[in-house]
Amino acid sequence: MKVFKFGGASVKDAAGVLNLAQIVRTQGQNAVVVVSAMGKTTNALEEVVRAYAAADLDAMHRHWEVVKQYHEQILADLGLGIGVIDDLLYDLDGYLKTPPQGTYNAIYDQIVSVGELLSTRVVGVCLAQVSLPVRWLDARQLVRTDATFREGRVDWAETALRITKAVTGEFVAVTQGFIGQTIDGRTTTLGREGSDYTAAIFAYCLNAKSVTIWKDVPGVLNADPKWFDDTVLLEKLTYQDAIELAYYGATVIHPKTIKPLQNKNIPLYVRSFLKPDAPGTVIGNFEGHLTMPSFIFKIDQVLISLHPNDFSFIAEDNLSRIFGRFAQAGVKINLMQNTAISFSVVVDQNADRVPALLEQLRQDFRVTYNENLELITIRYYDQSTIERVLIDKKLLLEQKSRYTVQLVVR
Ligand SMILES: Nc1ncnc2c1ncn2[C@@H]1O[C@H](COP(=O)(O)OP(=O)(O)O)[C@@H](O)[C@H]1O
Ligand SMILES: N[C@@H](CC(=O)OP(=O)(O)O)C(=O)O
Repeated sequence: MKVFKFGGASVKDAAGVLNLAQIVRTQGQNAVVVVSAMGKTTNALEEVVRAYAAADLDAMHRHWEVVKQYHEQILADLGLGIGVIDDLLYDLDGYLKTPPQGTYNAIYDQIVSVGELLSTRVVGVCLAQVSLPVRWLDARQLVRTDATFREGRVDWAETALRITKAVTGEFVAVTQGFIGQTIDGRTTTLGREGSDYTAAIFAYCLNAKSVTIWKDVPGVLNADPKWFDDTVLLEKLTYQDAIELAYYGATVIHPKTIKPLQNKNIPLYVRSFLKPDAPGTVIGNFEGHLTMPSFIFKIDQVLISLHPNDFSFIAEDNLSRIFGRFAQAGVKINLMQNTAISFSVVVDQNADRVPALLEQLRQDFRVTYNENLELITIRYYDQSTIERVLIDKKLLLEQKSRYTVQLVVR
């Protein structure tokens, strides 16, 4: 049993869907095929959520119409009719007619999850057209989570029971990445870019032989080719190095993906859907570690510095209050550093969450912050690589450990 995962970039148009079908036909007989929403659908649905929650009906209809037309066009290009998805469109139309109920995050998951339902319907039909025995599985019935909307925590025991029951026999299973459901039947999502994690959940539960995530890059490179020239393919990576790169923000793999695979020693392949015969990267249980420096580059960073109002030291009681506020706001910390009387953190800019968090923090601290910064992480650094990335940059904060340096720059 193999698990394949195809992200939004791989199914962004009709040609992408046909390419996926070809890869599964030639390399993925009996695979579980986990698919994300097509192209940038999740971003578009986030706009629908924003408008719906703000009761801005014009904007809501406009954004939802874009999503509908995009899928209808792909279906038309594939020679398929709207019948493949019309019940899903009808259901969301109905939901959007009712007034918002529940928290913003709960609403978010009910709407945004539709992206993966749509994409897998289209993919399911195309796999059947290349004569594969296909079964469309609803991941909401299989991946059980708690009610932490937008970051559902998996109930592994229940999920394993459901997945092993559903995936038996000789067929290609097509299912949605990124989505799950609570015990009382409310849809949840697993965090942005969470479809890689879904692939790992299925692989773990099924004791799969391997997981392959099909990407628009040749494999894991020593830097994101969007930002760096002359990148090098990393043919072999240890689980540990892969976890570290993903944790620091190498968006090629979702950080939660590796641990379940490592626990069962399941290899993870990262391969190119543009060159499906190339070997790509294999991540597994290997000796040694990377030798060349790897770079991770994050833009839109905010450096927040907190100073206790009463000039007290930054100590355990302050820190627990600070971490509590961040956890409550759902803001992840990319880097932190403290002095005796100040505590600095770097986070992703997020218009939904950061302003509300700053408001909260101002109740207890004097808060200063800088926006529009970059966070550069170099794993297995040396002084010359640091100097090279700092050319023409102003360094605001630096943190070094034995293998990793993080630089906050403008
Ligand atoms: N170290 C890296 N190696 C390869 N790609 C990387 C790396 N870091 C970031 N990326 C980016 O990850 C992208 C693929 O991930 P993503 O766009 O999320 O794909 P998908 O939608 O298929 O999940 C690549 O196009 C590349 O820009
Ligand atoms: N569609 C979701 C989940 C996901 O993993 O997507 P992708 O595989 O395209 O990164 C998102 O965009 O967050």
